[in-house]
Amino acid sequence: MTAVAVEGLLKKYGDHEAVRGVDFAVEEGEIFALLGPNGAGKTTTMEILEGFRHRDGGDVRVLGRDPGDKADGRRLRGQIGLVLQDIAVEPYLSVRETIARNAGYYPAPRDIDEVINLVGLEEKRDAKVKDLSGGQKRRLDLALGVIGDPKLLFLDEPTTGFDPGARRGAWEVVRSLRDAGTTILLTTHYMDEAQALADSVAVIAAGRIVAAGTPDTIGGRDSALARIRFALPAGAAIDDVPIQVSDAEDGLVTAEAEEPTAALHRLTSWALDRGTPLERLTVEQPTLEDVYLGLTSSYAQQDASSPSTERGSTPSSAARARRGRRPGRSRR
Ligand SMILES: Nc1ncnc2c1ncn2[C@@H]1O[C@H](COP(=O)(O)OP(=O)(O)OP(=O)(O)O)[C@@H](O)[C@H]1O
Repeated sequence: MTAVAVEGLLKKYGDHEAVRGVDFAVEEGEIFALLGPNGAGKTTTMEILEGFRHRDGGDVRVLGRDPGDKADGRRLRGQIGLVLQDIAVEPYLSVRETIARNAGYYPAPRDIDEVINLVGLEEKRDAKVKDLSGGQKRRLDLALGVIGDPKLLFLDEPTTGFDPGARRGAWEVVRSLRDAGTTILLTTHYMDEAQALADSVAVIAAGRIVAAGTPDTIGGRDSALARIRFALPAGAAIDDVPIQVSDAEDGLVTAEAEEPTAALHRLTSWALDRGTPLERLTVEQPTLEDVYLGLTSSYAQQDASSPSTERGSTPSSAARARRGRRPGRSRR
């Protein structure tokens, strides 16, 4: 089943077309990552799906409902969870009190202590929110996003500011939520995060989807040439190398191979026959980051702020609207 279906989505801020005919689908039970450079239209798209921003065109279905419709939007609010960039929480409440208070907003919340354990805040259960570190506060954000037992969870850059250990911990939490049946739609600027977590990714640039697929296949990544690098053995000339060389600089040779197994076999046999080891030998497929940068490099600087602003709806007023609609939440 499809949890989120977006077709031909359009959004303008004055004359500026921030989202220009975006299509994508998020299947139930998957982790879907929306990737894109600054200003690409990710937040705008997410806010439309969350019901915090109206669209100018296209069709959007979230859990079968239209978030732009008042009645549908109200019903959706109990079924979705949001983890935004910053939350407006009462600093003098404890972690447990904060989560308990938010649990009261939902018809069938999860168990409070189970959620505290899930996000790894057991040690801080009774600590005041004001005394939490940045990473611990983000864990609390996550706890508040899942306390309502949402069917669909929106995660906006979920691990920004986390230390490497905490990021791994957060990934485990996100995976365990997915494994328990929650559909997750996230944005991130970390390609290793998308690679580690996402079942599907879409890359948006200048308001359009420029590629979509799995992290391993997007942008033809799986069929891209493998890059073999090695130091030219002492006494050997480039012309002696038994595979096609594409570059040689400072004694480091680069070759690109369609069939890396066969190419490596020829190369290592040659080196062994000569009795000279291949120093600094590496074989790489392009990473998700390589593919992402290739797809988005021409758009990278198009985020120069739009000259026009949607009447009565600046980013900060949208944040205020969110805060007003869902107690205790705001965005950066
Ligand atoms: N309320 C607004 N009024 C006018 N322009 C806006 C408004 N909100 C966003 N924009 C513009 O729309 C475009 C898309 O912005 P959006 O916030 O959706 O991008 P993003 O992909 O989330 O970027 P980032 O990665 O920097 O968060 C940008 O050019 C931005 O300047």
